[in-house]
Amino acid sequence: MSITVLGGGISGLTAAYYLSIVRKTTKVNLYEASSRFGGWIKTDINDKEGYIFEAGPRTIRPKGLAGNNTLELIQLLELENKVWPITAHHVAAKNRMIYVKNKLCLMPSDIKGALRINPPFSKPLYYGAIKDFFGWKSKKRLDDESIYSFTSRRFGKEIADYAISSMICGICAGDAKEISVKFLMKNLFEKEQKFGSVLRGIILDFLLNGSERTKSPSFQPTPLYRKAQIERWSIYTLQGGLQTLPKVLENKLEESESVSLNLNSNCKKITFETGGPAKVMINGITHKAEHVISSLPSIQLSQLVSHQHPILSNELKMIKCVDVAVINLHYKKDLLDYQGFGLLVPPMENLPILGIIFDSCCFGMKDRTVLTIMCGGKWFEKWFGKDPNELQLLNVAMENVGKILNIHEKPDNYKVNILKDCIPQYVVGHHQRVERIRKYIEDNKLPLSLCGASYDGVGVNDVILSARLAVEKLMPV
Ligand SMILES: Cc1cc2nc3c(=O)[nH]c(=O)nc-3n(C[C@H](O)[C@H](O)[C@H](O)COP(=O)(O)OP(=O)(O)OC[C@H]3O[C@@H](n4cnc5c(N)ncnc54)[C@H](O)[C@@H]3O)c2cc1C
Ligand SMILES: C=CC1=C(C)c2cc3[nH]c(cc4nc(cc5[nH]c(cc1n2)c(C)c5CCC(=O)O)C(CCC(=O)O)=C4C)c(C)c3C=C
Repeated sequence: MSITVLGGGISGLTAAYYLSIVRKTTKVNLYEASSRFGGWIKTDINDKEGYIFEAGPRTIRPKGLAGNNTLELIQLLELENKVWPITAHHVAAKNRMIYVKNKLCLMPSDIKGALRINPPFSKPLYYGAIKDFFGWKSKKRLDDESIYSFTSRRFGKEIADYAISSMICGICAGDAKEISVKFLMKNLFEKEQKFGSVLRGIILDFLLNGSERTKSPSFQPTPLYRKAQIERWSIYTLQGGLQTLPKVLENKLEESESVSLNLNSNCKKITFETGGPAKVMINGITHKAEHVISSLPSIQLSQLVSHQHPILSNELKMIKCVDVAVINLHYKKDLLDYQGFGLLVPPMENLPILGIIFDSCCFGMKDRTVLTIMCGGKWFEKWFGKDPNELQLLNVAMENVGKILNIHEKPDNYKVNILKDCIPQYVVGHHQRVERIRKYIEDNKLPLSLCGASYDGVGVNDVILSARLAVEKLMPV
């Protein structure tokens, strides 16, 4: 059997890796359009000065089924010794801030914090829980709604405006008023729809069914997951930056005889023939494959199938992405007055940045300051037009670092990356759309599987799990 994997980001690489271990006789061809593997995972290492700049993701959450799966992959790749955890008592796990009305406000991180008034909130957060517990659900049963509408309805407007809107900026650089509640709170939404309140739902569900974990027999915590639980890891990265993960996968795949890795290989078209192999056009040459696993952003895949499957193509095209500018700054001195993971700016503040990450604080660099400023997302064009230059973005970053963190010095090194269409927006109706896409593929018996950030979650954990599930469905273990 020969399988083509399209895309060499983390999900494409993991799909090829799982294929290579599930059935060694399967010939796997992976095609990546750019000149490097890793996709949005990209680390710039400054060996001389001993620091790194991350252009994309920097941390992974060691939680749940998907978190367990990534830790299992890390074990398979023998990368346990490279894991760099941030534990729950680390200042970067406890201190997460939002910037509201020209002030930095610490978000509550424990029960005690939820019991007192924390600016910018006018009431303690537990008021939100009371509102939900005694509140009634909307009379009409909803299929979906925005995460802003849901949290504002259940927990109050302040929670939606400050906590949830910022969180959505820090996960998909999007507008909480457009993003589906199912993106982050599918479970809570379903509990509310079933029991009339989130809290009542959690309590009743627990009394009736026990904890979530015991309900899922497929959840087998790996030794590294247990270690993460015992040591209370909040998040983790890898030594050498997150790019260590795709790099090690690339090395493993290069050693495998059944896998062929191809860079600078842009797929332009896929043609499916009834009962026959798929024809995949790469750099003008047609290659045959019995099955295609696409890890491409859906908008890219949509172009490849448009000539033959316009309905599928239109659905894929509707999953839009936004652009993010990432500006890394390095200073040779410790200039931070605040300790923590960083800060997020709620959209209602109407500032040109989405947030700042305090990398030097997260990763224990005491004698220097490394910051990452992220801008744009849903509001990219509003602030920067269609084609901003790097200097314009650098200036915006430095101005806001001055205003918010009172750092007015010039950095001794910086990097600006403009990430075009880098993060999909799971707007209201996304989950139904993905169901329709999968049904179309099944009904038309297309030898095509989907994985990657466009469908079932945008985090590194989610896309790695999506690759595993795509492979397991194709080759049951
Ligand atoms: C700024 C930013 C910060 C983030 N922070 C975090 C974080 O802290 N934690 C976390 O868990 N997640 C984070 N994420 C999300 C995470 O990085 C991504 O969702 C994940 O890397 C996506 O991986 P992927 O393989 O699905 O897609 P991609 O990385 O997009 O890979 C797809 C690959 O396909 C290639 N390709 C495209 N078209 C073609 C074609 N026609 N032919 C061949 N190849 C093609 C592309 O070049 C690319 O290499 C962040 C994302 C961004 C943008
Ligand atoms: C504090 C500042 C943060 C900024 C600015 C930020 C920007 C940003 N993040 C993403 C995408 C993801 N981030 C994820 C996790 C994550 N992000 C932050 C903070 C900032 N992000 C934290 C503290 C965390 C850890 C989350 C936790 O619960 O502990 C993830 C993964 C989410 C998951 O489900 O695991 C993604 C995806 C983008 C696109 C972005 C750009 C503005």
